[in-house]
Amino acid sequence: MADTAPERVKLGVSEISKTFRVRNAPGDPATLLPVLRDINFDIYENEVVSLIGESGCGKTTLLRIIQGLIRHDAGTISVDGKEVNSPGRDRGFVFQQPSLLPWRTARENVEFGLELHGMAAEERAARARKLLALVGLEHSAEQFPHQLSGGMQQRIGLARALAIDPAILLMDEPFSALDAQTREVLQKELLRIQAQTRKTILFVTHDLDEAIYLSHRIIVLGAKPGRVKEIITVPFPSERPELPLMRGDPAFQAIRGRIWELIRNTPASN
Ligand SMILES: Nc1ncnc2c1ncn2[C@@H]1O[C@H](COP(=O)(O)OP(=O)(O)OP(=O)(O)O)[C@@H](O)[C@H]1O
Repeated sequence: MADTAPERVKLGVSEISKTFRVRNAPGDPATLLPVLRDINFDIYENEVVSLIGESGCGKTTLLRIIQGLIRHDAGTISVDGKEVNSPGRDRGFVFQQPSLLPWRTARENVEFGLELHGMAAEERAARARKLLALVGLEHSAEQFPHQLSGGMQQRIGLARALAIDPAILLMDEPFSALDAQTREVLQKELLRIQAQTRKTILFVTHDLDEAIYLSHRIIVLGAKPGRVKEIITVPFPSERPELPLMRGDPAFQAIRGRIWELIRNTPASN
């Protein structure tokens, strides 16, 4: 991660609002569910930013809007200064479940997006091998998903997202389904991979420690409807020790306390 303040805006989120129409039962009148209101923030080149907030505050909805899968009611999303309204290869996505194609090897899964974009077979195989090496799976390229652990599958999901060389990586709780040990290993790996690739990352998590450990800044969302409560700058250098060591740092505990306080005190405002 960059130690100096990054400057170029990669992702712009401006005045985003979203209301869903919901029905409790078939035939019931639709009611309006305001989910996001006036969301504003910028993410800079080479920055890792976490989005945190209580369950149901609209984190996934916001990520899907940025991805172009859900249409927002108001506001704009821009990548590298250009407004975007539909999915594009400038945004890569890593999900909670990697959803790999079971009949394809690790390498073929990584190649999938490149195939869709018409890259020649030899070139995409070379790119996939390079990315599998980056995520520490160079020796598993020809194995199938069922032969790999959950952590290894998630590494493939990350390599697949990086394959299209997106401007922004959107990660939706990518480590939450993993056991605690694997999760800590992958968090450290993500820091290493981000330092190598210098990717800009927006990372959704429920885990306060994970958010602090991985991020330059943390956006805390309030709920009902989701809105930005505070954006917290994380004051640690890029080279970070292991998370268990950082937990003892008073600065770490102070940020943790502040986020917790913000999440706990979320009165409904609509
Ligand atoms: N397609 C939809 N139609 C109607 N309501 C929806 C839809 N998608 C999400 N919602 C509602 O919007 C709100 C926000 O959901 P969202 O999944 O974005 O929250 P979240 O913060 O990601 O939650 P979690 O942390 O539990 O994953 C919830 O009340 C949810 O029920």
